[in-house]
Amino acid sequence: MSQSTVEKGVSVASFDHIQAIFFDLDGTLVDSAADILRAVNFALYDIGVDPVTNVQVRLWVGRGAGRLIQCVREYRGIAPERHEELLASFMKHYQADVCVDSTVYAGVREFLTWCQQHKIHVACITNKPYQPALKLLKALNLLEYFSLVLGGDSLEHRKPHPAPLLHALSHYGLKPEHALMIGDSRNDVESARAASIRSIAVSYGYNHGEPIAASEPDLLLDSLAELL
Ligand SMILES: O=C(O)COP(=O)(O)O
Ligand SMILES: [Mg+2]
Repeated sequence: MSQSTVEKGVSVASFDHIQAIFFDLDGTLVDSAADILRAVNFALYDIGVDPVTNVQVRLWVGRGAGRLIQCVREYRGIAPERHEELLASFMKHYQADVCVDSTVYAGVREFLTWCQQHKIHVACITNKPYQPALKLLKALNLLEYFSLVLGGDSLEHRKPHPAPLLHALSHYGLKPEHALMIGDSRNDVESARAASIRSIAVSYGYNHGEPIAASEPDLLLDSLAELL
């Protein structure tokens, strides 16, 4: 870790104790909005409703597929009774083409390699459902870096609840001070805080259109390459 990282608020001493890093997926590792958008719009097309835009989808991603579809429904005035049908249709379309336009953000692969070289456990803790999360990581050749993947439907609770992070801590047999959460949205920062884990936020992600600094992560970065 560089000196500038220390000055921005995370001491080298504390990084020395980091044995596991928990990564968010959408908006942190992968820019996945275009593929999510296509699946949403196919699902809308199937029921004869007008499409939504990339800008809108980027506001709605990050709280799991159910919340995404709820936002789409509310925006397009689709009755709550059609929720399950629309969600299932979105999931079908998304699973079919999870990685056509999705790309890995700059610095991500390099930082994951650095973690591997330094024998740091790496987990992916996303609110995206587990199956498409796994498929996306695989398609982008990222899956090999992760010893644990938790999706939004893997446990009873998802971020911002601390449960997935606490589950990962116990998976590795670690205390909160030995781990770090890296994400793009307030859900990531809040779940880390609730689990007493320090957080790093990236500025380039989605975060519902709000500046992530307002969530007060321990450190804010423009690229994971800054950690190298
Ligand atoms: O809401 C989603 O599907 C994605 O969520 P993530 O940012 O936790 O990966
Ligand atoms: Mg995210």
